[in-house]
Amino acid sequence: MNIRQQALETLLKINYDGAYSNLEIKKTLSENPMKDEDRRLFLNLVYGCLQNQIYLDYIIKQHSSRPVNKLHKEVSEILRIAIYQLYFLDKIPNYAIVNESVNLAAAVQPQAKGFINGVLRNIMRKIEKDGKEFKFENWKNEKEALSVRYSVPLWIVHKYYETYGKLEAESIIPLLNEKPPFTIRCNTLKTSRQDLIENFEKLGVEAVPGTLSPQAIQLNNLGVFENNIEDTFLYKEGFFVIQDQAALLTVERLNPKPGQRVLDMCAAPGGKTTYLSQLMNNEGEIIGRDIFPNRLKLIRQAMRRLDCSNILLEEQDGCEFLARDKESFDKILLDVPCTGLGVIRRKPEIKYHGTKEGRKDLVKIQSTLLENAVNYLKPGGELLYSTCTINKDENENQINKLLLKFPELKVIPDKNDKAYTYTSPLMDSSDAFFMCLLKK
Ligand SMILES: C[S@@+](CC[C@H](N)C(=O)[O-])C[C@H]1O[C@@H](n2cnc3c(N)ncnc32)[C@H](O)[C@@H]1O
Repeated sequence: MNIRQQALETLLKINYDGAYSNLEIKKTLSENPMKDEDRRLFLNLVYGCLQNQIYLDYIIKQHSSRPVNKLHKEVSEILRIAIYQLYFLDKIPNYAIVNESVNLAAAVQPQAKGFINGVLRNIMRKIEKDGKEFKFENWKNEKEALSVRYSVPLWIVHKYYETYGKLEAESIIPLLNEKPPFTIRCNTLKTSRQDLIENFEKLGVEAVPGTLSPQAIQLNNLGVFENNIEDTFLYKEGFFVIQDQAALLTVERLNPKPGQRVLDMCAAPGGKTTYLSQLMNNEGEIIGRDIFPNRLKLIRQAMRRLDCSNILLEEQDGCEFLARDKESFDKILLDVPCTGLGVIRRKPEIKYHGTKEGRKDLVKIQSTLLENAVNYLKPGGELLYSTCTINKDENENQINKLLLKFPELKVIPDKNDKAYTYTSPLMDSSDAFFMCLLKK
């Protein structure tokens, strides 16, 4: 199978079978070893098409007699892959892109060859005439223009405006299609940030301290380690965890101390649980819970690799209250399942998946988890609530409801004196997280 067909198969699984891009891409790459250059093209096509899907469909709509949603799924994906290359890649000549696409159609949807050829030739002519620039000035509504150009559904554009305000939202939205930096957390149970930076430099990888967390490092130019950092001895020895800076901030905000009893209610895959353990220097007790046993296995593996010895794992639905744990924890981390609108850079399909109903259900689960967390907290204890979304219904609106129900709770403001902390790609390229610290 050639690279474009490989990309087509992967996109079909993500867009029509609900597969997660990161897992599906990993699976394809492990089952089909590729040369470096082919792997780069494959990744570029899959991520490029997902990131720009609304824009690509808008272009199809301008040049096709049939609407995109009436096209056969293979046909629309072949068109998206071709148009992505025509608009976003420079090295492949346009005629070669069209020929490759028609050949791909011949292999999977032969009756659509002529249609695909016709649409792509119309688009090529349009590019020759008008260029590839998106003309914002032709749009009356700035939110609609941003939605199409950066392929962010309009309802999500509205959420970014609501949460960050016009100026910041307009700066953040274009960044949602950028590749996030490769960020790691130094595991100080085994090494120091300075030593780790020097070790990476010996491997020829530029390592720069992150500016948001004292344990964060950004790795630039991974070079030969681009796709196999987990094979390095630095990883196998447990010197670091791959983790975004915003995730580190949540744990640092909770600030667990050695000797405390700490609960992590939604712990898998354990990035934050193991950081709790690191900050507690393995002293005290952490209970890490998750509803999915297969995901708990990931924490167990991480604990072994990182030398975290004070974590007890339990399979548990956090929506069910365990009476034996009432008011028994000093600190609780509640990093809930959420819509993930703050990590679109990593999982672009998040923009298109999900329903209103599904989002309402999530809000209910989060509320129940929050109420249980408060009841698990000792008087005087602290609860850190976090999400990787920018939807207020999952964030400050949840906290406001909780404060009405538990008037004994106090919000502890952050270092900027804000009750609610939002990170964003404008802060050292971090993910967009929400966090709020509450004291009982
Ligand atoms: C945002 S992720 C947690 C990420 C984790 N804190 C980390 O940093 O690695 C949310 C987790 O909640 C778990 N989860 C979903 N519903 C749950 C429930 N009712 N009770 C407990 N865990 C749940 C999911 O399996 C998922 O692992």
